[in-house]
Amino acid sequence: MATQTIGVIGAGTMGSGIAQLAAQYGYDVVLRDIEQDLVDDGLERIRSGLEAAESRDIIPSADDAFAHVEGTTDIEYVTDEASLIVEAVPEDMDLKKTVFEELDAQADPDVILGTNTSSLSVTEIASVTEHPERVLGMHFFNPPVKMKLLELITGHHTAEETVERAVDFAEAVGRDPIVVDDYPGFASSRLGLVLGMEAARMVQEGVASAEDIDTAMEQGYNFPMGPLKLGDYNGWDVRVEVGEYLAEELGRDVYRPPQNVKKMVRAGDYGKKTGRGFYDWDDE
Ligand SMILES: NC(=O)c1ccc[n+]([C@@H]2O[C@H](COP(=O)([O-])OP(=O)(O)OC[C@H]3O[C@@H](n4cnc5c(N)ncnc54)[C@H](O)[C@@H]3O)[C@@H](O)[C@H]2O)c1
Repeated sequence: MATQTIGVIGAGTMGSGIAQLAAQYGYDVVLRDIEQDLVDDGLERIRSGLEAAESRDIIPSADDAFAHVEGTTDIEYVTDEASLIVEAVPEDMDLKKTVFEELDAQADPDVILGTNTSSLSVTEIASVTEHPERVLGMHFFNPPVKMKLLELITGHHTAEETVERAVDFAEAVGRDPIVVDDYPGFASSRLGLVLGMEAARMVQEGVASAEDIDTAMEQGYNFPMGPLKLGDYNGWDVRVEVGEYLAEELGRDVYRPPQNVKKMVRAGDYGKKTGRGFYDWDDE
């Protein structure tokens, strides 16, 4: 079955970004959140994202692309319309299981169900469904329209055909897919978190400033962005949660957040989104 309509569950940062990406590449999109004002906020983000894309000549017409996006609070409308559904609700296992139970009960068995989880077990999310063979991880990066990587994660029961259809979709929306086994941290966070936590530990030990550690990795190792700046971008609140989770799951202390990071997060300094992390973002 060719994928024509993409369903997106959750109209937040990632959900609206994934919806915008699909719309930019000509798909019909149905976006669902739990309340109408959240749906409207998501639609507004998509509209302004599409307008920015038009102004940079990435798409010919924001209005035309936006005409393909619908918002709803009705999950059944999504399962009726879409042949591929990407879930992007908050990173909470119980919530994701509830959503997948609902999606699985209502969608035809040939509808693909992807989760945008950045760390949770895809196998466990799929365990609540009758058709785990059509469930996989579809880990987009933020912002989905700019970040090329799409990490596709195969759960214990994910079928080959599910992966093939997800790869086709990834390529159709201009992403670079990689296929990864369902294992804590997948292929991205498992390495990325080590660097981020170790760099923070180096600041704590007084080895060098955050700026100089980032410069070392940018200039010496050719990283486009140093690990501390990247952590500020992604939010240390989320990094701490993922780090603790990986430390438990993989049994390695290298993922544990050091005290300076914990203190920063306890003080509400998560990085760019709160205006301060290892860097001061107030003027940005
Ligand atoms: N933000 C990032 O940088 C990033 C990057 C990669 C992956 N992720 C993952 O993407 C997922 C979403 O993250 P986010 O940053 O977009 O979160 P967010 O908080 O911005 O958005 C989540 C949205 O889901 C909605 N929601 C909650 N329950 C719902 C339900 N039952 N049905 C429909 N909508 C529901 C919320 O109202 C909210 O609007 C998480 O699993 C996160 O780990 C996030």
